[in-house]
Amino acid sequence: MAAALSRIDPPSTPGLLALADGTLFRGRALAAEGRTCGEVVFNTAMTGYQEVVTDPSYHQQIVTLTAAHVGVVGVNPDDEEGRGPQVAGLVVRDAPRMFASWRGREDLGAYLRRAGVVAVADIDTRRLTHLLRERGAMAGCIAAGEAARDEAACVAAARAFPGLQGAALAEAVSVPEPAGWAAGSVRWLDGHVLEGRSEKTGLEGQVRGDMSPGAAGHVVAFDFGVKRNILRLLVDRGLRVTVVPAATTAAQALALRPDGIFLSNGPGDPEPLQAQQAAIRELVGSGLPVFGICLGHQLLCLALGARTFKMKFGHHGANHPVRELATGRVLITSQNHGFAADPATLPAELRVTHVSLFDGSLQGVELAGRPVFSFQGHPEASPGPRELAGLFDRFAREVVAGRAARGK
Ligand SMILES: NC(=O)CC[C@H](N)C(=O)O
Repeated sequence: MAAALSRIDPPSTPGLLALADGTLFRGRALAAEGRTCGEVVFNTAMTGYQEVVTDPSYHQQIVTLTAAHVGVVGVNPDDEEGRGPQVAGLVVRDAPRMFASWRGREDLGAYLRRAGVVAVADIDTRRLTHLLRERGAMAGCIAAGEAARDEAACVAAARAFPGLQGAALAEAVSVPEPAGWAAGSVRWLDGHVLEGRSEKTGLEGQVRGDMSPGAAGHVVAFDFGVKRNILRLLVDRGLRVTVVPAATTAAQALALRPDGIFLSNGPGDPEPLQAQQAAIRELVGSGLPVFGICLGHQLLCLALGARTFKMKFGHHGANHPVRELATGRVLITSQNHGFAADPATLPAELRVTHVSLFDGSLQGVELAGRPVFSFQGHPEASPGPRELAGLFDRFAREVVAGRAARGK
């Protein structure tokens, strides 16, 4: 037994995280050997490491998880949010050498190694998180195996990483061609729904999962690095979904005859994505319902004249309280962003709908009198609570209402 385990995870292989400020964290290699750079951020979610490592928004980011044990349930085919791992690297405290779950199919380290992702375990992630909180998200270099022995080269590599400010990354993680997406929420053998159902909204039987597939209307979803659970939740609401590349123009999107436009999450800085902002401006002008999440929210704000800025260390977790201004309700949300729209720059017609109770930053907007709205956090969860899933219901309702108004 011991021999087999040490073959999977040789304890002697060194791992290193070098930060651009010269701080070194030494540990052991958990996955692929080699060296990768990225922006180092921390995520405080206590569950859902597979969803985190497969979220395309983490492209070019090295993620450290504050959860102390990572890998306990292995990885499985249902919890993929992108096409395999998307993080530039993973840093954890304790990676158990065995996993246990009836859903688990593969060991996390083996899964990351197969994808060539460098990961380091046995790191003091509490110290690392404190440091990032004080100094802000920082460029870093993660190394495993021989590469981890040359610490000076790793620090130099970290310093050479240009950072995410000004980085246009959406096209690098987008689909190459338009493609239909038909899968709804995963149902386990006992009929339990893994994700998807929100609070009761009065929509049951109208635009929910019990509606025949696609009957609620057709949504063109811009893939800036879309998380699969977003697409599943759209399908659950009776929407037919066509995922389109990040470079799609408004004319190309409208040629698909959509009843609604979805703007996805994604990596990097929203500001340089000028073509996307132009397309969004035109699509908003078309009168169709538009719903944006995270990067999609930031792009909608930019398209309508607001500015965005880089946050100190961003929001990455699954327990962030947000106030819904219309009702005063506090909702616990999933978050993953390092940029934010500046509320002081919003045009008058873009109204604030949600505000972070951690730091007062902008969390949601809607365009006055129009079926256009967006959210900075992650109503699709994965991982995290589903208290904002009603936004998907709202979008589906707008799509259905828009079709009725157009006599479709
Ligand atoms: N999850 C996302 O869409 C992130 C958006 C953007 N890349 C940010 O970091 O703010």
